[in-house]
Amino acid sequence: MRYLSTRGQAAPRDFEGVLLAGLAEDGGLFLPESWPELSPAEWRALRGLPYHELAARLLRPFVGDSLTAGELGAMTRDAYAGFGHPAVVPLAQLDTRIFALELFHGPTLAFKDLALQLVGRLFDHALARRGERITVVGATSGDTGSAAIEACRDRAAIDVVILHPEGRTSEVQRRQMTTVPAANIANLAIQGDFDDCQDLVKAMFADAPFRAEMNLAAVNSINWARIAAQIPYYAAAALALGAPDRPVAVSVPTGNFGNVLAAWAARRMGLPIERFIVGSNRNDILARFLAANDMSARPVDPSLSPSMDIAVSSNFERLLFELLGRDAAATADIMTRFRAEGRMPVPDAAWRRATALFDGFALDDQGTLEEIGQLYRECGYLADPHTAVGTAAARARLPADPSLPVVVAATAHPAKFPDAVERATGVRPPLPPRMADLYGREERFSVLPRDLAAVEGFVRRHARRNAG
Ligand SMILES: Cc1ncc(COP(=O)(O)O)c(C=O)c1O
Ligand SMILES: N[C@@H](CCOP(=O)(O)O)C(=O)O
Repeated sequence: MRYLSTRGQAAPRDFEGVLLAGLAEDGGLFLPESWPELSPAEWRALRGLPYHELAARLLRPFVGDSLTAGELGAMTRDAYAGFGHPAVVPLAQLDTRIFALELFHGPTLAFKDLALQLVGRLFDHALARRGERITVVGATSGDTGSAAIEACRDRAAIDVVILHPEGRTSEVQRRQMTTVPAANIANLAIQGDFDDCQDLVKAMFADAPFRAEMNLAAVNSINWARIAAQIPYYAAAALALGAPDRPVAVSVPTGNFGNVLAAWAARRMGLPIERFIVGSNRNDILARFLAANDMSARPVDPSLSPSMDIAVSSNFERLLFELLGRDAAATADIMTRFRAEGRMPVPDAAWRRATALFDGFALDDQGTLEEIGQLYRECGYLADPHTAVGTAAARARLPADPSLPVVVAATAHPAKFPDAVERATGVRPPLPPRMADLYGREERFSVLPRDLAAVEGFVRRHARRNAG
């Protein structure tokens, strides 16, 4: 399997090349040259497999020759062995048609663990084989950071610097990142918002000498391996609900568009997902796009679902490339204009193709609190604010076909956002016992302005200290 950049100017490469490159050199994102497809019989044969086996089977075509089937199978087994639920990604039924796909049973209590526990192991394998070391730079609005840190801590060949927006994550999220006593991990609180952090990360990748000097790698969903490893849980849910003989819809609380893109990739592989509901908080660029082809960036507004406080969704570029019939020149042109003008000129035909499958819904903080409260009162279910955006979106945009179940991505554990959950329900969800002392642990992080030279200097010093 080879991978191409959405902007057409970077050299194609194999899975391992894409894993280590992260962002393509032309600023684009990698996608497989062609989509592997399973027949209905092949999907049926996957029903009932343990999650780690399902993941290995579905990832096999993406990985190609970079790993043997045995290596991949051992890696997925190991990656999910420590999850806190035997099903790894259990489904909870919330009403006759709406199901929560719980993606928060991993070590850091958010869906990022499903991909990053595997990506950490993929890094180890590739680096040992090549005898290389990498510097991971990542931007987080709260959850990617701790999942990446947990996946890469204490590795001799990996240094990690995670940028989070100062004061804009929940306290639990911040402490999960800043209290890890591993020499290869560093945290930066950037005086800005998540988009500033993401821009700084992309700017480091665009600085070719720095990128080469540091051998930069990515843990954000700009890295194709992240998206690939998020596909199997949609398959697990759909198969459990009767796919491929019964289609489903998904509702995904969305920020950087990586998670819903993984669901769309599952559809490209032949899984019958008929509708994609994109939930946003008041940072509603995607809802505005889907309602009226208005993809215009606005300043980020802090909300009760901080992980989705994102103005520009990186992975939309991957969908755009597909909507444009894989026209890389057109994709590059539109992305350049978006960067310069703050408004993405998506051709009407491409927008119509998007709306044929995707629906958007935005919910403000008051609506989020009401949804958390209602879920608790009516189903006894404690949802975190991001999941609540997803369930509210599922209800508001419930597909007309009454036989279609809706799978809501339950993306974080409620204990990561105890203040909002307590406000809505009166119940303060406790952290798991292994994290019970989180508030007593010492924090380590530096604060920097959103200044590329300052951030690159910090990354260089961190990497040199660990290498030497
Ligand atoms: C808890 C939670 N929900 C939803 C999202 C949005 O997911 P995505 O960025 O893949 O759209 C994030 C951040 O990625 C998150 O951490
Ligand atoms: N919500 C994310 C933001 C980064 O998204 P990613 O999927 O591109 O890593 C977070 O929690 O950090």
